[in-house]
Amino acid sequence: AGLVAQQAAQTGTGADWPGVGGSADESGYSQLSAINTANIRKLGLAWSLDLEGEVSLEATPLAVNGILYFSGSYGAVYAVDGASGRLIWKYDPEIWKVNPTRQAMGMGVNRGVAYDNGRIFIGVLDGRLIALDARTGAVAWSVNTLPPGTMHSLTGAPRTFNGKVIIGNGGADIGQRGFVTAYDQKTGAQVWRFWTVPGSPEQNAGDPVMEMAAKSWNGSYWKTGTGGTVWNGMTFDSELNRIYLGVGNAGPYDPEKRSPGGGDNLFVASIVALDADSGQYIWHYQQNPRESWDYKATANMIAATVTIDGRPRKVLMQQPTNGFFYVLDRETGKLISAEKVGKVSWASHIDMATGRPVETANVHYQEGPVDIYPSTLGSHNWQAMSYSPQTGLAYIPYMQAGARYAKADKGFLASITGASASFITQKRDKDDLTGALLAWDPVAQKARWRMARPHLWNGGTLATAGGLVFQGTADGYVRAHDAASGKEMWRFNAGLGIIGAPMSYAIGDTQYVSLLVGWGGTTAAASEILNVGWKYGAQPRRLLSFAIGGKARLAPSPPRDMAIHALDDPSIVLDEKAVAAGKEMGFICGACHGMAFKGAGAPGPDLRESALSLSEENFYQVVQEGALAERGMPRFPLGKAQIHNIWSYLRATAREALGTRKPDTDTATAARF
Ligand SMILES: O=C(O)c1cc(C(=O)O)c2c(n1)C(=O)C(=O)c1cc(C(=O)O)[nH]c1-2
Repeated sequence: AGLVAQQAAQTGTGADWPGVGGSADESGYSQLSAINTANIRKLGLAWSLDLEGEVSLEATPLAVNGILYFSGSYGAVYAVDGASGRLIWKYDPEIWKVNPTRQAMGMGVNRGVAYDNGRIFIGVLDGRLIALDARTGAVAWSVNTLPPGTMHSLTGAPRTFNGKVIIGNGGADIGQRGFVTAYDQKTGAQVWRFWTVPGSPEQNAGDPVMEMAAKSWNGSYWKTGTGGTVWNGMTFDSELNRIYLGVGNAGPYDPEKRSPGGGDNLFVASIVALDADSGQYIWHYQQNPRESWDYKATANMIAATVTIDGRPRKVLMQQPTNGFFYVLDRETGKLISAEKVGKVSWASHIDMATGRPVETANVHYQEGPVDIYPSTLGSHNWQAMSYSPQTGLAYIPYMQAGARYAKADKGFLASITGASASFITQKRDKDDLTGALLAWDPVAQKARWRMARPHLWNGGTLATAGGLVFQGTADGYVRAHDAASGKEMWRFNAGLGIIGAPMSYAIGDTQYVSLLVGWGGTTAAASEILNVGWKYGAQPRRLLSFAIGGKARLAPSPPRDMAIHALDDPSIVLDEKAVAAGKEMGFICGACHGMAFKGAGAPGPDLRESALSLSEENFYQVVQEGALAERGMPRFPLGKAQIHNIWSYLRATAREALGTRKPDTDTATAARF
């Protein structure tokens, strides 16, 4: 083994990157220092791999013995030679064929794979958890993780520990009840399951944890919806043998519609600690009692030991969407500190005696619409923060945006969420609708430095022992900063916006930094604030790997383009009744193609620019018959009249973009979930 690999072996992780968050602590920290502040200027592209047919790339690759493993959209898994970039194998779970009715869930995204004992584990949108042979990509086993009849999705990366593999799911926004399940790595047999919110009284009976949680819910919540899905953050604590769950928001959003008259609604928007072997509850900390804003504790949670008041403390750190940075004692779950990292208006502070937030007036929009920061997207979403034990700082991909929240009943979307949440698109201060890379001191609970990012929705971060922080940004660059000062020391034009976090690995003496380039996410519905000008299909999706002295060249990508190249057939006579009816249903398309068909470049194309959609017949074949299902466009079994309405609305929005039709100023349907 080379010097770098030996060094790495001494410090535990290093040459390998065994999980999406690096080591089990989810710190996103690499022990490697061959790439450092002294030689970063010589960092260059070692190799790249174009990923044909991919859209949103959210995963952080794993590295095991020089081989990179990662997921693409729709649960495809790749194994790539870390030295050369050669594709070794690719596995496609073929959701469109196996479970076509579930293809529409979760917008095709996937946040990565897990590794252990020669196997790669992938969670698939339709609820399958699949074990693959790491050498060949052959299926070892496949289990359905969802009970029959639910509407969950599955987009998160599994985690491995103690011979087990654990996975959660998504769907809180449509009221699905959250849970996680641990399976035996060898056989796929279920070891334990933990529900994050109570079910019906019959289901809770005899389960003391669910009986306790049920006391914090009112009404027939098991019928109206609960939420609390674990769709992203899970951390295995190898010191204490625990699993920490980052539990999602409630659904419906309006608390009066799911738990009338009050109740904290455990364990929504909470961190829950479980015994890793039995799945037994140990403690919980709820960040948002009676959650009402799509706030979720789903961001990554970093287990670390830090010195507080001269004493080493075993802590768990998280910066969830609600805008506070939380430091918990991971032995007890007790709050050590919590401070605002940016613009936060829903609470004045967290009361240290009770651990509960002190909320501002009308914050549950009980007395009418109210503007609140952060928005549903949060001040920090799933894009992982990292933590460097060298600097003692956490590196957060921060976002600043607010939303107007109100009770709502009308329209299909509001009938599910019980509320509307529309982004505040007017800048109220210079940082609104922008991002930042924030270096946060978790002990002092304050920012040490802040690098402004012009756009929201940047990638997660990597911190290294070389004194560097790496991040890919919405504007299409991979950037390296001095971890201590924040100074940008290097950047590379990747030709497309980046949302996935970088990682680092070593082969022999060579250290690499690698990441996926694939603008997207479940973000199209927020296209009014997240459109950066990338076009679906125009810029290649890629895996890039960098090393000192790397000399590879990247074929240039078409540049960003904010113009809308809408197409129209002037001979089409629009039926205005159909246009109005289509608008009511347009949210179905909006989740991927953008609300009011204003695309964000991913995960679906801007249909106003689609030549195929000029023809109602072609549109029908795609929507109703699934003509493009294999390429990721799910089949929607709607009637001919409904499809006619949606198509008419699409044609109207194209004409609005061309200026040949009066713009529609009624944005009531512009809600996001
Ligand atoms: O409530 C849920 O279950 C759930 C699931 C997911 C998901 O599975 O990706 C997201 C969200 N919520 C969510 O609120 C959110 O902002 C979000 C962003 C993304 C993404 O991958 O870009 N997923 C999700």
